[in-house]
Amino acid sequence: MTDTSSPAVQAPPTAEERDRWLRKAQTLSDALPFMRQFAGQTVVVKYGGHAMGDAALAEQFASDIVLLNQVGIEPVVVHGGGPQIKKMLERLKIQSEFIDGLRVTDKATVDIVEMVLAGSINAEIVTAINRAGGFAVGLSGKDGNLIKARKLRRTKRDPDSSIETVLDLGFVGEPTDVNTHVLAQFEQSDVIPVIAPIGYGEDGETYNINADTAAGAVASAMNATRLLMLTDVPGVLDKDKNLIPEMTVEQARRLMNDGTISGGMIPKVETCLQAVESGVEAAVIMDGRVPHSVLLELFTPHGAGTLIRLDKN
Ligand SMILES: Nc1ncnc2c1ncn2[C@@H]1O[C@H](COP(=O)(O)OP(=O)(O)O)[C@@H](O)[C@H]1O
Ligand SMILES: CC(=O)N[C@@H](CCC(=O)OP(=O)(O)O)C(=O)O
Repeated sequence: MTDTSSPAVQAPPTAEERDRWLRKAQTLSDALPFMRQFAGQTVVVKYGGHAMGDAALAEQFASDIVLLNQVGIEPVVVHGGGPQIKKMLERLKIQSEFIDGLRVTDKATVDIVEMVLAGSINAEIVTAINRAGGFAVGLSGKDGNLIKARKLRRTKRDPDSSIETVLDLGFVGEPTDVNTHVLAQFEQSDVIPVIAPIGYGEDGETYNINADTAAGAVASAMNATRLLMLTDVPGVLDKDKNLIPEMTVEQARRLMNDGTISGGMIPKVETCLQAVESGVEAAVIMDGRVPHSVLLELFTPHGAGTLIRLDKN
């Protein structure tokens, strides 16, 4: 049947609107070489608890992850949730202390950590990605034997006596094996894995793994092209608090030795170093609170944050 209704009368675009659309089209076109560079490659994105705070940003993050998948990249999300765990432990009046940036985790704490990470936060991220048009699947490191872990052994040396003491962090785990077979099922598909940093032990223990460490282990095992660490600072800052856009493994070691890199940044940088030393092309520490930071990093020539690679060539 012929459509006899009159066509909707549309006002022609103003010069300003046309300019805006042209700029958008140009941005897309400029991104093409980067999309081609990363197509078919695995990009592991560590989504830190501090980077998750804001609802609008969380929506943008989810839609950026869907976009990566849409242009043929294989995104794998590994998330944290430190601030959210803190809140729940406070509500339950369970004390928690940190040693070297790691939460000392007794049995009661590991149950809460698992509930918060593999339960609520994981489901929130999966829902956000699916609402943005993707197909996310939530996994804990226990699913499909994804992350095997053992008790982390930490020692502390007394600077005066040089005596070394073993620190007991309880159920804090270090990954010993990542089952790539499980993640390989999602490659070349539209399914996006979202992983909570919980490990399983040989004897059925549950381990609390620092999310940076878990993301690094996944990136290395998957031979990822990029490991993106989303945090709440612009990247690694120098002594004058200026952002260091790029550094080699050697430079990073120097900055850790001279104290420029300290606190929570140490395990983050160490994870990046381990990742690039085990074959990940580059790792980036960047501000997850900047809108579309993942797209800026991957699809623009200037990137975002601090890029760490083996050497500058
Ligand atoms: N050189 C440095 N550049 C940037 N941040 C640094 C540096 N040295 C120490 N930091 C600290 O590291 C923190 C990031 O680590 P952390 O709080 O553990 O992040 P997340 O919770 O996202 O894993 C920053 O907020 C900052 O206080
Ligand atoms: C052992 C250890 O410290 N585990 C972390 C796991 C969550 C995490 O790392 O979250 P962020 O990335 O948001 O900091 C914790 O219990 O807080």
